[in-house]
Amino acid sequence: MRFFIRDDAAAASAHVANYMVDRINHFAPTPAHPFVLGLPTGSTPLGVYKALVERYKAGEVSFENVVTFNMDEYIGIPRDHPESYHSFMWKHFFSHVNIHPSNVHILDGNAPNLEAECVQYEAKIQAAGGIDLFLAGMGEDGHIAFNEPGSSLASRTRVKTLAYGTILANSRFFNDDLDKVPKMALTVGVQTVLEAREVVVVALGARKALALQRCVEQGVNHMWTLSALHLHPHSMIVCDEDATLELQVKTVKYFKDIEQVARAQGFEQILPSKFPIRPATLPTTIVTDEFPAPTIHSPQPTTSRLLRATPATEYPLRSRSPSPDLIPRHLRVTPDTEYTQDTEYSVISRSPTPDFMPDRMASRIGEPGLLRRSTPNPAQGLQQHQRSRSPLQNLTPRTNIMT
Ligand SMILES: N[C@@H]1[C@@H](O)[C@H](O)[C@@H](COP(=O)(O)O)O[C@@H]1O
Repeated sequence: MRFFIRDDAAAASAHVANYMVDRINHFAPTPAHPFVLGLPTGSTPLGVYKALVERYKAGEVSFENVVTFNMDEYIGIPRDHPESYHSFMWKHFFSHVNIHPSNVHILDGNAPNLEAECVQYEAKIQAAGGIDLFLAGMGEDGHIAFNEPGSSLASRTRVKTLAYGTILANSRFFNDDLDKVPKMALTVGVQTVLEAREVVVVALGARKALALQRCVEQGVNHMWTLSALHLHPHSMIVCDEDATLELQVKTVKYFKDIEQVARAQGFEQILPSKFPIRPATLPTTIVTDEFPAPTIHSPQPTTSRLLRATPATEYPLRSRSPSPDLIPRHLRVTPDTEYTQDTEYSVISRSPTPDFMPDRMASRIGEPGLLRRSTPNPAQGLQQHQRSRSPLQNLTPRTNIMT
């Protein structure tokens, strides 16, 4: 993770805007090969949007061939509500640059089928070629997008209930009236963000200091979901001095030193010319196996290999009626019988969702007699036990479903 500390919010925002302009220009997007940008809302990115608009007006960057996907949107407030993320984005950014409205994607928090909306959003991201650069802010509780503490690090775009702290923090946009703050939102998942080719986070002000400390100095932790960025090969955090208040002096010094050394070597951050860009010839859908072999400059995101999450709507179901052949005769039940804690689960080895299986230690233990040390030599007891097992028992693989 690269980490840049700037004196104040304006300098941090300018740093990020410069970086984004470099990345877009280096990519040289065309209509057939657009640059795909993931975008956040909140007060934090306002300075970045302002700087990007200025750079656009100065003729230094164009959004003509940029496609955008916003991170999240509230559920249940009209799209034209002044605090909807649709309104926010058009007010602060889109209306001031030359982006094509058809290239703008924001989740619809009023969609008739919210789950379908989420699944389609992921499909649209893939169809666009995946996100080249995801810009993000951070909640006071360390959330990224609306992935509140405890969110699965393998999560994808889905419906999310907001944490009380987030409702409280966002009430400042709703006249400090908690009742007016939406309690639910649609959000990209942690895994959706991790699959971007690059993630750039801005953290400003003392109220982000604790979350920043947890995310920078501590390990990957589902209670501070932005910390999942440690799993990303190209993530960057840019903060101001105030946001470093909870960091160790040693940490601040370490990252400042690294930046100085890098600058002395002739570069400040990874040079755009060295940075991997998505080849124009790639298929429109992302199939990671078809990407070129990973290199030091374009590693495969580890997470896309480690975490293969399914869309929120595709929960594999536990079979209610495993093949009777797998179940010893004395344990067989009728096909419609729901299994209870007393059922011998160890013989049902085909469940795709062991997480939801009730478990008792007793169910992991074989014959009760095995536990009784009838002999001072347990190994010998085990051999005796195995010899005494019926042929059916020997054929039936025993599965420790909760391990
Ligand atoms: N969903 C958004 C986040 O994407 C954003 O990072 C966070 C921080 O907001 P702010 O920048 O105003 O502190 O607010 C909301 O919760």
